[in-house]
Amino acid sequence: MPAEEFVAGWISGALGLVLGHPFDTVKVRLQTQTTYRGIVDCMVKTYRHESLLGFFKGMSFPIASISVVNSILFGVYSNALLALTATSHQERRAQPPSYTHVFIAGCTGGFLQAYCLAPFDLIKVRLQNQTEPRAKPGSPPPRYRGPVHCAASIFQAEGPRGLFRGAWALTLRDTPTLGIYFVTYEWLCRQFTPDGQNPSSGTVLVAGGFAGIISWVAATPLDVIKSRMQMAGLKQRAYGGLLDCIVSSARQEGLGVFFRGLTINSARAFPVNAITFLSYEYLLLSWG
Ligand SMILES: CN(C)C(=N)NCCC[C@H](N)C(=O)O
Repeated sequence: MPAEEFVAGWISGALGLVLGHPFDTVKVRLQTQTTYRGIVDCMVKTYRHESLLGFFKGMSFPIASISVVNSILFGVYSNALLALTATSHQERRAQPPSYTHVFIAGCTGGFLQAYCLAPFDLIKVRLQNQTEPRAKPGSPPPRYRGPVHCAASIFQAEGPRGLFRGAWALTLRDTPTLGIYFVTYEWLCRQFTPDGQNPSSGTVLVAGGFAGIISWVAATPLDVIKSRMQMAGLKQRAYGGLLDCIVSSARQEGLGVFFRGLTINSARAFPVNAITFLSYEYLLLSWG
């Protein structure tokens, strides 16, 4: 099993993550705090009070965990394509795989990455939703003191299965949308590249960016449900299951609820996935 796709996926995931973290910070602050009038207001206030560093708070945990998950996604995708088409990454420009094979390989990568992502994503969401101000003398401490404490608390309270809360919604979110992600990328690359040639850097950037946006637009409804399931029992009400969460969210807040965070998610998706694909392709090309 070729391993370089895993390594390239890991490095490119980390680069995308660093670039996307400021957008993620703004998204989380807008979703959890009421002091901002919108995206620009949140950016200006963050910069004024905390300088540029404010946008990069809490980045170490996602870098250590989510970039590893990206390595699983890209590694499994490429190896699934190898199994389906018997072509290596280098051979795929001369012998392009069918979109059906690309979709199946993307869904396989998405399914497996979702399973590995579930506990890390749960911890990230729980910590991001912790809106208590930093501990002051005399004030009650926040529920979780950091990622390790958060994981240990969930494990103690709910056992190992607790760490997989929301995993079904995450799997349903990622399996088809990662198929869409790789099909969009491949389709756009092929539109702007002469047959048999490697796409230019500009093409990879644009195709990667749009693959990110389109897959996140498709993923947002289940992203909302996933986050609610992950928070269930803490700040939000407990749900009877995935379907109950979908139905009661729609009943109480209307269909618009399924598109919360769409603008900032899309703005984040373009640069993150443009740089992820560019570095992934560049690394594999330079390793020959
Ligand atoms: C729609 N979905 C779930 C995705 N496209 N997932 C792939 C993640 C790529 C990148 N790390 C990101 O966070 O956008």
